[in-house]
Amino acid sequence: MAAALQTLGGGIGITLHWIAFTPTIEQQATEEQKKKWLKLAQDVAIVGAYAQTEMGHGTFVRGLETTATYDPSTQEFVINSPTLTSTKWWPGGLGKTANHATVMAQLYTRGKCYGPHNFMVQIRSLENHQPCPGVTLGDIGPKMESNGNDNGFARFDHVRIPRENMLMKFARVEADGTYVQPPSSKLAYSNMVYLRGTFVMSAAQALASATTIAVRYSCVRRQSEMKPGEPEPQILEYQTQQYKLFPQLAAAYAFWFASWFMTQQHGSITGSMEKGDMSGLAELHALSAGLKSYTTAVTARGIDVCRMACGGHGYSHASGLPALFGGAAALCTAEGENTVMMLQTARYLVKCFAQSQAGKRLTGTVAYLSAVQPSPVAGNRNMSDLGTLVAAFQHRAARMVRHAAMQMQGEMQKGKAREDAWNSCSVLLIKAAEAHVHSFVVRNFAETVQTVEVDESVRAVLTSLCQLYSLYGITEHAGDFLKDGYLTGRDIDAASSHLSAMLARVRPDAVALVDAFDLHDKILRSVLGRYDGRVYEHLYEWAKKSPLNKSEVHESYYKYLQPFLKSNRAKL
Ligand SMILES: CCCCCCCCCCC/C=C/C(=O)SCCNC(=O)CCNC(=O)[C@H](O)C(C)(C)COP(=O)(O)OP(=O)(O)OC[C@H]1O[C@@H](n2cnc3c(N)ncnc32)[C@H](O)[C@@H]1OP(=O)(O)O
Ligand SMILES: Cc1cc2nc3c(=O)[nH]c(=O)nc-3n(C[C@H](O)[C@H](O)[C@H](O)COP(=O)(O)OP(=O)(O)OC[C@H]3O[C@@H](n4cnc5c(N)ncnc54)[C@H](O)[C@@H]3O)c2cc1C
Repeated sequence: MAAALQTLGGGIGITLHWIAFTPTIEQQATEEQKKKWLKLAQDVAIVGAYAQTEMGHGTFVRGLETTATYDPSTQEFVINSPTLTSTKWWPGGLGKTANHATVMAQLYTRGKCYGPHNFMVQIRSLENHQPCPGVTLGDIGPKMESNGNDNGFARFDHVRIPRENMLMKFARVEADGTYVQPPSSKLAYSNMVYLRGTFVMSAAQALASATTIAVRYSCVRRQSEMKPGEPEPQILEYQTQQYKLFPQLAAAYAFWFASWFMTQQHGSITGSMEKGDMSGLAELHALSAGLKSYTTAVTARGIDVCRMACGGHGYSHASGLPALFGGAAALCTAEGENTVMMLQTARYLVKCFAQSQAGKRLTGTVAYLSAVQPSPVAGNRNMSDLGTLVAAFQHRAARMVRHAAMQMQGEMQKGKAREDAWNSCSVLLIKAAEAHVHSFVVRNFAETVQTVEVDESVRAVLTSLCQLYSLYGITEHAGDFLKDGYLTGRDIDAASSHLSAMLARVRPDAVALVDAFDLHDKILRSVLGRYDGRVYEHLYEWAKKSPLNKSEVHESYYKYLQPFLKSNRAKL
């Protein structure tokens, strides 16, 4: 799916049909509803959009204004957009491509509102693609990237749909209008949890693409003299270039492994939920929200680092990097804005911390919160040992979660309402949640490399990469590790010198490490990142195809420049 997203350059009109509309049917429809719609969707006999966000509300789903009011006399729901701000806004494919949409709307039955639920709504005729009666549709206009996708708007004027069009796997409305509660009110959000998980893979793939481009190009590009009179070296020989690129390369691997974990965790927890066990839902939500936020943010920054590492050519669309950046920027906002998602993870961590304080033994990805000792014992640590590095990340995260939670408690003890205390500690909370996710990614990376069985040398190079990733994280966030004396200045110095050693160690394997991502030129779509390395010939060919080069003298010359020059010359 991630590859598909990227191949399509951030999506076309049908992307959301595959990544959101069809999975929503899979996850939220009853077996009977699946029989009706799933095959149609899978065979693309209908094309769907996922219509949740409105002009006025994206983040705050409970604030959505579109209504679905049940009319028992006809056994129909009436879908309505009561205000301008209730206009559905942003859904991919909604503008021009889709003829169906799953519409998130406030469910009203027997005069009571039961919150947001999903409804299947036909929006265009299957005969002539005209909007259905009462439906107004359009495209929202050009965006930073993803312009192949018709992100759209939709308004509903009392559009009637059969009762059976409410996706009723979890919550139900009976024919007489009785509302039947789902096992958890958050199950209506399950498709978002799934999509956030897939964004982790998309982030990994985007960062893998950017590093493939930048590392390959850095072997083709030669610049300056390392020593006077010597041939110009490949720019990848410069330590600063390695310091820019290798942490991004390592992060791409780390995120790839994190996405494997996420996929496996999603499968196992949703499997348990199918059997009625909802106990894993909170952790699944916290992990997917935090990982989505962390990996997409690091990826967007990392792609820009890769762009700058390619000098001027990186700024050209020929490099493929601007498009990758635009795609990653979308991932930071879509499917839950990153700050908001990280705060969801923080919310879970604060709860877990309180449980741990009350003597509960924590399990899963938060188990370390109760295992880590608050008072550190300083000492000369072996900063090249992966176990030491993982423990340092866990200590940092546990300390920051404790600090944020205690700070909040302190504010409440001073009389602040919980919500106000939350808001005034939210920067601390975000940082703590980021540290938690970072620590998870490091641990998962370390555990994954230990399972490599193919080849001793592959395990060795991945271990170096994992060390590099961890050491880079420690040196970048040194203050967090030093704050309570868990690491000393000497440890940080040792981490820096091991990091330098790792840059040199990874250098000979750098090209193999990016080739291993196996990203075909057709997927990369980058002149700089070509597998055959023939960058300059193709850069020239690419430029020749610029629309401005279609004619030798551009029409703007006759229209503007010629008369302008003529009048200037006349003045002389
Ligand atoms: C390079 C690659 C190229 C890619 C190109 C780009 C492709 C782009 C594709 C884009 C596709 C995008 C699609 C979309 O964007 S669809 C719309 C997505 N919208 C969102 O994600 C909305 C985000 N908002 C929310 O999810 C919720 O409103 C929010 C979680 C923020 C708050 O929800 P709510 O107000 O109901 O909840 P509370 O804060 O009050 O919390 C109540 C408890 O419920 C828990 N909770 C919340 N959400 C979930 C969930 N999903 N699952 C389980 N539990 C959940 C929450 O933690 C609270 O728990 P506690 O009370 O126990 O603390
Ligand atoms: C490329 C793209 C594709 C999309 N595709 C779809 C789609 O297919 N279907 C669909 O339904 N939607 C889609 N969306 C919409 C997307 O899901 C929302 O834009 C996203 O969830 C963010 O919501 P918002 O726009 O309301 O941001 P806002 O919530 O308005 O965010 C603005 C700022 O407010 C802050 N903020 C908001 N709430 C809080 C809070 N509680 N605490 C702290 N800070 C807060 C945010 O951190 C952010 O800094 C898409 C968006 C994009 C960019």
